[in-house]
Amino acid sequence: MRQEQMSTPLPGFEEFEEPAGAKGPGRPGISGGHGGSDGDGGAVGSGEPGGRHSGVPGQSPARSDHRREIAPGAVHVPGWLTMAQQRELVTACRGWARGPAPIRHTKLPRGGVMSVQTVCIGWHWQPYAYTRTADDVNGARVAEFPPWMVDLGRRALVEAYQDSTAGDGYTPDTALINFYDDQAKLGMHQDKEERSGAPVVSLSIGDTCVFRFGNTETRTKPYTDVELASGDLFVFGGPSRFAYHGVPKVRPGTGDPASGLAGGRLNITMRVTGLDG
Ligand SMILES: O=C(O)CCC(=O)C(=O)O
Ligand SMILES: [Fe+2]
Repeated sequence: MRQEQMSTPLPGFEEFEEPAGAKGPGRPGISGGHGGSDGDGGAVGSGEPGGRHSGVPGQSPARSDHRREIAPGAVHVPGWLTMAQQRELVTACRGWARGPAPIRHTKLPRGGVMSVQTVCIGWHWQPYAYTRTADDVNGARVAEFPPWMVDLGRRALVEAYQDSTAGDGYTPDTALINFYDDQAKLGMHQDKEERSGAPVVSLSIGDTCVFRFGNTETRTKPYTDVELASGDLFVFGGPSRFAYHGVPKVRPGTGDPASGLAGGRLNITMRVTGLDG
C-alpha cells in the first residue's frame, strides 16, 4: 500500500554505495556485519567507546574532550563515532530503511506529514504510541533491536556522563532512525511516549544540523542551539529527559561522504520504551 512512500527519494542515502577511498587500512573491529543481524556486530558493537582514542591513521582527532553539558543531564559529545562506525551505522540503517517496514514521512493525526523520514526498530513509533507492527506503513513487524546497538547505547552513556557505571542496566529497546534532506526540519517536541525515564541516546551522521535543546516546560525559550555534526553523540536524561527539542535547520553539503552518506543527515535516537510484549 501507499506507493508514494515506497518511492520517496532519499538523495544521498538510498542510492549511495561505497565511497571512493573508504576502504582504508587499520580499522580494527570492522566486520562488515549488517545491523539487521543479531550477530556480534562490527565496529559499532566492539572496540573502544567512540573510538577516537586509538590514534588510527585517517581518523580525525578526538573531539570528545570537548564534551559539553548543555543542561543538567543533557550532554553533547562531538566526534564520538569514528568514520568506520558511522559507515557501519549507515549501512545498517540503509537496510532497515528498505524494510520490513520501509522508511516513510510520518503522517500526523491532523493531516500533516513530517518532512523528516523515519524508520523504527524494536518498536514502531507512530504519533503518539509504540506498537510492534508498523500499522501506518505496511503492517509489518519492525526489525529487532540488535544487541550491538544496546551495547553502543551503554557505551554512549558511559562517555556522556563520564561514569563507568552509567550504562549499567541501560537496555534501549527502540530506535527512531531519521533521515533529513536539505529541507527537512523537526519541530520542538518532547519524546514522551516512553514509559521510562531512561536517557535518550542520539547519534548524528552526515550533514551538520542545528539541534535546539530547550526546557521541560515550554516549546519556546530558554533553549540552546547546538551544532550536531557527523559522529556526534548527544544524550539527554535525568532532569532533561523530557525537555523539548527540535531540528530547525540542516546545513546542506557539510557532511563527509566517507561516512557513507552522500548527502543529508541521519539521526538515530535510542530509547527505553518501558513496554512489554
Ligand atoms: O534528529 C535529531 O537530532 C532529533 C530527533 C528527535 O528528536 C526524535 O526523533 O525524536
Ligand atoms: Fe525527539
